[in-house]
Amino acid sequence: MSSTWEELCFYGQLASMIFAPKYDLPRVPGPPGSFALGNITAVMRPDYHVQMLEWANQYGGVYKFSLGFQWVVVVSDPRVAVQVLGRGPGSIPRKCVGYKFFDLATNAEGAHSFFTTSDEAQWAAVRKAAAAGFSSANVRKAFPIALRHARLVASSLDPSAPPDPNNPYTALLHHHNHHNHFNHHNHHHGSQSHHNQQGNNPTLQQPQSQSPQLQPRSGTASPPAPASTTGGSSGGGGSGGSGGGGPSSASADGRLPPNVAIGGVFENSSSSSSGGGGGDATAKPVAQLPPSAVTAEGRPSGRSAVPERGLRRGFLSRLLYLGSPATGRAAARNSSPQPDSAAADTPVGLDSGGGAPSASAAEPWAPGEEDEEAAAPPRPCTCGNCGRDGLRAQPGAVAAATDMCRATSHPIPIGSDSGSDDGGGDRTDGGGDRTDGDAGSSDCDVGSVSCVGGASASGSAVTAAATAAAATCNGSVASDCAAGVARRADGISTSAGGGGADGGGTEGGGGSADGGGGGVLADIQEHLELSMLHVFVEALFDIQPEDFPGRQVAADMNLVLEEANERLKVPLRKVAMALRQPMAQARVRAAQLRLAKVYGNMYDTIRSRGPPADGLTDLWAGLARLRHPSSGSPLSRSQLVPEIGALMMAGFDTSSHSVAWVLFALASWPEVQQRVRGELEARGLVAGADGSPPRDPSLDDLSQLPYLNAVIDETMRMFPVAATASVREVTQPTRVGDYVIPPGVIVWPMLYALHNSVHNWDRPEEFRPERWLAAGGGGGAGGAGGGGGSSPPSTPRSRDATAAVSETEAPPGETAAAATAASGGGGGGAGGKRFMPFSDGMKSCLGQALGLMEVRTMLVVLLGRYVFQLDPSMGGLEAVRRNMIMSLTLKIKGGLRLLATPLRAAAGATAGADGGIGG
Ligand code: HEM
Repeated sequence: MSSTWEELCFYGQLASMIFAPKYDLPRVPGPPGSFALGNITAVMRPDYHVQMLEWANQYGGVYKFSLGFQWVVVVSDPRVAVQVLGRGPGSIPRKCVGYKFFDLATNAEGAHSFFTTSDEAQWAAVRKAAAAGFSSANVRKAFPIALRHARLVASSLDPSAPPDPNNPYTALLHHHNHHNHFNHHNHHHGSQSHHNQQGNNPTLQQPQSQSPQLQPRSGTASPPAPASTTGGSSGGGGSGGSGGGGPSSASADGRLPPNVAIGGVFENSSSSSSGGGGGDATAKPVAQLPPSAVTAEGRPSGRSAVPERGLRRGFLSRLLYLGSPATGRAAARNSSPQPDSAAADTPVGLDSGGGAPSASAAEPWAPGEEDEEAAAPPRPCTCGNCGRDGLRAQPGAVAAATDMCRATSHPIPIGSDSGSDDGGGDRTDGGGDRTDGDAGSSDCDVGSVSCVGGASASGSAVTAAATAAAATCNGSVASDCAAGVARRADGISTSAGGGGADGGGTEGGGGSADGGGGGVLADIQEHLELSMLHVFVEALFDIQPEDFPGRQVAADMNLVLEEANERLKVPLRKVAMALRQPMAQARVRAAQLRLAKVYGNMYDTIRSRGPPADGLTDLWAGLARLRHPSSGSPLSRSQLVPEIGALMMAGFDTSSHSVAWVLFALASWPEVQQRVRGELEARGLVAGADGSPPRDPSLDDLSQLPYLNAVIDETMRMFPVAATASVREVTQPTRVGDYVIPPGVIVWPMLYALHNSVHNWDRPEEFRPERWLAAGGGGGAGGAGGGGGSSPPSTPRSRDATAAVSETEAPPGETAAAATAASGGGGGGAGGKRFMPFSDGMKSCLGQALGLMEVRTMLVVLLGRYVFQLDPSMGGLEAVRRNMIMSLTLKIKGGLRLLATPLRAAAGATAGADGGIGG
């Protein structure tokens, strides 16, 4: 017996020696760190994702770094990432370790939402309840809403449109105009701005600025003409044109001044750049990021161009990133409430009563919590004016809601239960009725004739002027070309020749043409945040934008997320801020409380509607039906409010910044923009030079735009908004690639590194939408530079516009090089899923079909009406790249200032160019 026992012990020990986990953490490669601090200082940069990418390139697809005593294993090897995010062996539950800071943005008490909880039952219940809200049918229902808001955004950018008090985005623009008008004029009439000087600084130049004619001209508002499709190669230079878009003419005719800065950046924004535009016949079809802005030591180079926070501060301050959270645009907006905000944007008073979040929300999903709201029956609004099904005011807000209702016919202002609405009147879609321009059907039939003048305007510029243009073309092609209004026949498909994307002549346009109309300089990021927020609350919660304090919510969300992001890097930051910067700390707290109040009011609205009708699958209905998984009782306020906050956070920040990045890319690489516009034009989705609007896109159109979708994919690859999502924490010994990792280690599948690592992609630093088109395809849709015309992509990646993307595999246009590239320490090839902007596995994005639809709709509407250029004050592509910040999503610090020039003005500019000396 005793020998048997000894034998058992022996074999037991042997087994434990064999099977005991052997941790491989020491073997995992990674950057050296300093004692105690590890690599904390290296990740203090606001763009720490760039640092992580550099390490990925250097150390491979699985590497480690340390945040003091916390080890982090970063994964950018596709095979390993899929494993970690998936369900099978090697998957790691999404624990809330890194996420808990984002609870700051979803409720005031730090309670976990399903997005951040490690309670799988909570996650499963909410995900299931919400999932139906994102069905194809609901995406279809949301489309007209997205379209209406896209049109509102578009009309808000039109300098010739009269201010529309019902357009929330016009209000956004006008607010800033008031502030900047005077400066604008002063500055505009100055001779040379520092932008020109800035443009001479090679470290700040955009790629296209190497050709002076490609410099945006915010002062004269002469953008590149829309896509040339007739193969002009020389471009119309010239300094002619009488500057129809100039401020004096604008003010003379009572129009909005063009080029008016948004966001208090005027001093940097309104210079005139000299030089007319010859076309850039040699523009590279492949746009390339300049070599890394980071030195070999991992330090950003040339960062002086960007306001650097912390460099001159002490070490501790820098470590804790004690720059005020109010330094960012978000905070600027937050700390200076908009005086002319529409009533809908009334900031939520902290003490306005009603709707206050429950304070006992440390663990909101604890079963057995009393559901106080379930006991309070909703009372109908007494205004007698609603007439809208299911809208009822809460008891405490009936009077206010009634007032509101009388004024606006929408009873419950979400942002304020004080009822301080000043009456916005009925909502209009701002777009006005209009007939769909059937421009595409009346295309001129002479477009196959090349325009020898080189400065031909594209079809997109003049398509809607079909009749006139056709008559002109039919009469005299040559003279039309000289006048800059020659048009092509049929957009993409019939142009002859090879696939140059950069229509040579289209960058021309040296001067503004009479009547050009000019453009508007806008912080487009701000417009997009607000519009996506509106789409979100209207489509998913049936809450009208005028009842919702969108601007305040967007500003508060930005502020809080930025702070959350800093605390994620340094958990001690809250303490440090309280000591060093109590006011900043107070601002964050105030923003949190305001957000909590808004979410609380949304909850009240949902509850006040009573039980949702059978068969209703809207998101709000799903949430209203939600029951606690164990008790089966309806969720209490404190349980549901954080879930609403989490959905809000996930739903608008991502899609708005995805659009912003695409517009940034298109402004940075104009030849790509032209080609997109050519594709749109072929479907009749581009405005005419006479200002006639394009037809509205249908949902089906969205999936029939292969080049635009390739551009979106390429942007999401290069600038994935959820750059650092999907952090996990290992709770048991887990194999990650070739290594067994001990519990307590954070495993971080880093989407930004996955999408940009040299181990995964062929020349990842190049912005190359063609990589998403099937091999052999990718002919220029809009341009005909040099080689002539183009053909449509041979294999359009048409996608169901209501379905989530399925193409998370390697794109077809990628070469085999990337697939065979070494993947570094993680082992395994780099094939498989190298593209997952919506993450992967069971916790991947729930709203991706909705998000993509919103992104595409906004882009189609905007690009069909405007040419976008990067404002020189942005400092060019490289400066923007350095100015990327991670604050849950990847965004541009300080906003994205773009010059939006209506296509009619762009066409006019081309005509002016032709009439000028260089034409
Ligand atoms: C283009 C826009 C979007 C992108 C790039 C995007 C990306 C992502 C990513 C990467 C994740 C995973 C996050 C993680 O694991 O930490 C995620 C999760 C999520 N997204 Fe999106 N998203 C977008 C739009 C939306 C929209 C419009 C909604 C609507 C509410 C939404 C709702 C969600 C939700 C609810 C989750 C959490 C899913 C879960 O935990 O089960 N997203 N998104």
